[in-house]
Amino acid sequence: MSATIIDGKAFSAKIRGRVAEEVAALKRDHGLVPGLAVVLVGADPASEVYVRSKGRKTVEAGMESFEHRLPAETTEADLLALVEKLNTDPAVHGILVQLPLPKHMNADAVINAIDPAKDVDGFHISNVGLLGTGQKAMVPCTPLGCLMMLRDHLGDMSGKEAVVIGRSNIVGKPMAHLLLGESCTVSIAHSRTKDIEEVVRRADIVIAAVGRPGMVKGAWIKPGATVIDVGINRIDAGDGKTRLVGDVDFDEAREVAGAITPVPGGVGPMTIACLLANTVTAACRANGLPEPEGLTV
Ligand SMILES: Nc1nc2c(c(=O)[nH]1)N[C@@H](CN(C=O)c1ccc(C(=O)N[C@@H](CCC(=O)O)C(=O)O)cc1)CN2
Ligand SMILES: [Mg+2]
Repeated sequence: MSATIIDGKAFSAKIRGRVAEEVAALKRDHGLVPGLAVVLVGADPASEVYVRSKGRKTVEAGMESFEHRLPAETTEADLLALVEKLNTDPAVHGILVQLPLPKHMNADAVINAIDPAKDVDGFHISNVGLLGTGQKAMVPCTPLGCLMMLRDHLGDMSGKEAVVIGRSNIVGKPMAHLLLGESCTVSIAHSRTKDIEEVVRRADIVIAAVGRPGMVKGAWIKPGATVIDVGINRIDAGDGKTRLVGDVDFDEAREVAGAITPVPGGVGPMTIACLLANTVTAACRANGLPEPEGLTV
């Protein structure tokens, strides 16, 4: 059996199209233009690429993009002052501080300084608490993208066994809460999990988010399972070049799984589409307008 490939690139383009329609309607009916501010501190090459892509896709969807690029030596106080300015700017509905931040900064303090209503990354402690208690939150973009793909592919997930491999605040933990919200039976596996292969082999849904290239082997996968690979690992391709691989051994797993996301072209593009979706949701909430359907949970 060879798995269905879940095409995140095509699906993310569909979501971005939906976002653009909603933005056009907000402009037409309410004179409202959603605005997203992205803050990049320093010059990490991967972050540069992501921030550029976020700005371009924000504009393509008809929204306003505000890019703030600060030098790596920026003090935390100066970054907090910028966040405070964006918090009170009525043209800004979403604020995102690109991670990782330089080592001298306390990322938690910076994230928790963002107005939770504008926290389109869903990383603020208030949004974490809302999601964890099943209340309306801003949902982190990568797990939201994974959930959208799962809903699209599987429909009802009630009663299914789901395993999240990885316990990060950005992906693993929020993903587990989202799957609980779908009435899955959820396990979180991590570096200290005993018999991890056995835990994964029970799962109808596998979310791999550990940051270890090819760690999840084909033999770990239950036949027919749906596999979502969040890993984005750049490895040596042997010819002086590098290539991107996920946390799942794709060639092995595709022979066993029922469906699988590729890397690249799976979860990654959904992250940015969900960021745009969250910005529209934030703009609607800030203006007391109904939230567009299908853009959040
Ligand atoms: N504030 C945030 N920082 C970071 C986040 C985040 O959600 N919020 N996530 C990652 C980086 N990221 C977005 O910021 C991101 C990563 C990867 C992709 C993507 O589309 N990947 C492509 C491959 C791209 C390539 O060739 O390098 C894919 O998987 O197909 C989008 C966004 C950390 N920081
Ligand atoms: Mg992400």
